[in-house]
Amino acid sequence: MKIKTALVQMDVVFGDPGANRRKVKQAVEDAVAEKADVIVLPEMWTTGYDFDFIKEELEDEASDTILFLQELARGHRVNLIAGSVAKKTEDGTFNTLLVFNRHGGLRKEYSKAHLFRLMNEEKHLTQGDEGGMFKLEHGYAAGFICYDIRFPEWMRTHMLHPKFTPDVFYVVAEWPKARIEQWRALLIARAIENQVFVVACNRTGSDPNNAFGGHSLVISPLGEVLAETGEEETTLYAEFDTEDVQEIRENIPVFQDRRTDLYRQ
Ligand SMILES: O=C(O)CCC(=O)C(=O)O
Repeated sequence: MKIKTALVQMDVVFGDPGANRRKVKQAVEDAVAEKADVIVLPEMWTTGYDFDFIKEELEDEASDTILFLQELARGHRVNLIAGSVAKKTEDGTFNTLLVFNRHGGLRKEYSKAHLFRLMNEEKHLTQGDEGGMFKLEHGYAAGFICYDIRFPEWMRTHMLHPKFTPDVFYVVAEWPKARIEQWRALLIARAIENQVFVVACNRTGSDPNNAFGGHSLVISPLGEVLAETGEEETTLYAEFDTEDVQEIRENIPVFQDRRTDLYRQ
């Protein structure tokens, strides 16, 4: 199925969910005017990594954001890979990716499995224990958050599901500018080795501790960069056909040729 994706590469206002929601509303309206089928937001876009805000003021912020996103998705009849938000639960505060279909249905919540020690994430947040697989109208896909892309075994695990095979990996991130070449290389490798489209939305701008690198990307299962931004605050558009994965997987059948007898599980 052909889909048009819109990746909202925004500069997140630190600790100000209201200001960030206003930005997202405008970006979604603009992307809908461009006839996007799937709109992708970056990681932690409501608060950024403002751990003081997250500890002291977060409260039910995630529920307000969920209602806001449901209305946007339903009102504009558009699918949202709605980035991730800090979400407080009785088991801890998680960095949670939210996915909505065109009817406003919350189709997936995936909490970041690999917390990033270099930014003290594990001191403030709780790691998720479940996978990122979900289904939208274009078929199966999986969602990942930033540091997750350094763990090929985690992404490969999603390809080995006994019943469902994703055709697209969506990645949402606050990836620093200092390591942006690693971001590109890791994403291209994950696309080639798993024979999937990779749609990766990073934030731009800076917070008190880091400058972020933008360079949101859409990559084909052959590792071709179909679209890429620079560092500016913008929305990146790309169209592709999820059915293209079939021929690529038939040509080079890596999943048939795996030597599970040689690998450590
Ligand atoms: O792995 C990296 O270099 C960046 C990861 C990161 O910034 C994050 O997970 O928030």
